[in-house]
Amino acid sequence: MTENDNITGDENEAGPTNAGPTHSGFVALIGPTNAGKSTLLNRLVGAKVSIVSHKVQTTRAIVRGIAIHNNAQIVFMDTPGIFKPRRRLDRAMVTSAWGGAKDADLILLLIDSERGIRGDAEAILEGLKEVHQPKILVLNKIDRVRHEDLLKLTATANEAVPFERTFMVSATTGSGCGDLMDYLADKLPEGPWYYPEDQISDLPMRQLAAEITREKLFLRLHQELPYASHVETEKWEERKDGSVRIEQVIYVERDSQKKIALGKNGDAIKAISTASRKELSEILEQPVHLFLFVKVRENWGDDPERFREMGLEFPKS
Ligand SMILES: Nc1nc2c(ncn2[C@@H]2O[C@H](COP(=O)(O)OP(=O)(O)OP(=O)(O)O)[C@@H](O)[C@H]2O)c(=O)[nH]1
Repeated sequence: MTENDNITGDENEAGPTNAGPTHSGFVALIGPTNAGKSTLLNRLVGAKVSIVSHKVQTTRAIVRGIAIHNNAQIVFMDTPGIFKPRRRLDRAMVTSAWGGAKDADLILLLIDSERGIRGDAEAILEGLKEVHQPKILVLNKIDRVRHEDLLKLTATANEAVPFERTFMVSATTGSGCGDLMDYLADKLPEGPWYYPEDQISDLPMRQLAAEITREKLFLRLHQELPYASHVETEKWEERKDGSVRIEQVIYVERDSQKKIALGKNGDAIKAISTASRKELSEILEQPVHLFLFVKVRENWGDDPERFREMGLEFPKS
């Protein structure tokens, strides 16, 4: 696999399963941050295409994950969580999420059932009134709540916006996900598939590699640092011995953050690098030599070039 290849997987190696017409289409996953959109996407695609962490705002740009179910190719768009934006990057993420919704054939609103409908979830329901595609409500994390609470949530959400259907799922256990896939496969319009059968994401490998390191950074470091950082893959060199040398830069905003990213005696960066290298070797199925560099770039959050790298539009103000 090379740096510009898209991710393929065994999950999608089968073609259409019967002689009937094929279906295909785009399904946007929207919801508040931390609702479990990336976890659900990975579950439905059957492989890791979007990074997950318990911290909010992990997903920054739209990640497409492609699943084949029955005779349908379902292209999921995992959008950044929708929340009240403060920084320029926040605004770009929220704009990108709504843009993704407007480009889709179907919209899945994912709600964290444990958290319920308040704050950002209420604002999204309000925003959905302006969106005209068919909408489906997905109550996630049902492994954490009582059935009667789910019925109350269903009623509240449907009072605000008429949903075509409501599904109750756990992205973690997979409960309810099969029914959701059956429904989507049937509901998407008839038409040819958009992507080759074995493709499971449209994210180039060098970008996924940066995302994997960013996930390890999120998991390892606390407080504000993950939000003030950004990872880019700078070099990708296939070596004759079958291994690959990858160089990545972690951009932070201040010197003090660089110290945190490096950790005492370089402990933090070593742990991040080891975890990322391990996962990349598994995905690429080849040995990986990973080199991480931490650079201070004060205003990366206002630099149009960084936004382009992330696949986000640069908001003018
Ligand atoms: N118990 C439980 N936890 C879940 C479930 N789905 C997701 N989670 C957890 O919820 C947290 C957030 O999951 P993500 O998939 O990163 O959420 P997200 O909506 O993509 O978040 P953003 O990137 O902030 O928009 C993680 O700690 C997940 O492990 C579920 O069905 N049950």
